[in-house]
Amino acid sequence: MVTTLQLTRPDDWHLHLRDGKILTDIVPATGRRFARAIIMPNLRPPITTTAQALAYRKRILAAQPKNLGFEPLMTLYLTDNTIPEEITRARNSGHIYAVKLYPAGATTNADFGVNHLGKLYPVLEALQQQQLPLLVHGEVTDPTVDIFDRERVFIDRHLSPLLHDFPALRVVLEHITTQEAVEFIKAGAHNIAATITPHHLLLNRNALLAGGIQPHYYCLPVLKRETHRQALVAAATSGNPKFFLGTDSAPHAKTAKETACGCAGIYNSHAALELYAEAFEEAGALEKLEGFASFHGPGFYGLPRNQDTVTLTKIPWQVPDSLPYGDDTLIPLRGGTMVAWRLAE
Ligand SMILES: NC(=O)N[C@@H](CC(=O)O)C(=O)O
Ligand SMILES: [Zn+2]
Ligand SMILES: [Zn+2]
Repeated sequence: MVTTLQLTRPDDWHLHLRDGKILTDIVPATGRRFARAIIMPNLRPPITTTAQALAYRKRILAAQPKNLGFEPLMTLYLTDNTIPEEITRARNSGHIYAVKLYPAGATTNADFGVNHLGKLYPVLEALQQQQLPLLVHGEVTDPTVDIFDRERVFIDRHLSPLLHDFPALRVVLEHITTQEAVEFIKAGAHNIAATITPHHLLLNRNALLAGGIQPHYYCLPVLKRETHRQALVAAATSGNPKFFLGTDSAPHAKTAKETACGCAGIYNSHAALELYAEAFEEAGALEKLEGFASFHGPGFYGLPRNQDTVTLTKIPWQVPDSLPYGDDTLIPLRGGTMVAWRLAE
């Protein structure tokens, strides 16, 4: 039995850090595990300009303990008003690695997102030309579409036509949750990839809905049925470089989750790599973890692999019931229960 795992240091290709004084509560957990992370721009107000992204980057850097060396890779939030010149500015800044598409209203802080993708074709043209990846929250917002079908319908209605019109656009379908998404990515060209979260590898919708409603398991896209989870595990552990690690760690205060209308988002940065190791071990594929966590993402983004390593040991530890979050608290994934793998400090 494998009890120690040494991996090239991984990166997190989908992360929410929020802003303000809570940054010092949130950034260190990621920095201890990951060298770099793609920082999602869905703040209030959203990060829509290069200037805003560069200022946000400085606030993140200032929130990490000395010598951690964590590097935030910034993104811009697409709106109906984004102009192609902003894409050029972003590319030239040297610190912006992608642009994020939120269909308006699809998820947390997506109200400023895109209403008419058709009107953004000049911007998409610029992205394609400059080979700046488009990161996609792939769910339709059509209220007549069942929430469990919103990813599948988005692929058919929006993503397929988009890739038809922009065949060389680099696209990451973020936090995929369905067998259909897995099939779509596998069938696509080399410029199409997907991130997969630890919670979608470990949990199905029973965690959210069976035996009482469990708001800390509520995220978007919502957890799906077991067959979809199995398809995600198969994709993540397949060695296919189109699938890579993106935690979608998305902290919300306990009070914003435990309420009549709870926010979408699961916080997992405190144990992210350890939880992926559990999922890969359960699938009998620990030897595939390093590719998924440390090689495929840099390969897609055209960045070098990290030089140093991290070590996980099979020593169970108990996740705290809650964590500090500014003046509030945060309920971490697995709070109060055990995680099988431990990060060696
Ligand atoms: N995943 C989520 O449920 N929530 C994310 C937004 C997102 O990634 O869709 C958040 O910012 O809280
Ligand atoms: Zn999303
Ligand atoms: Zn996210």
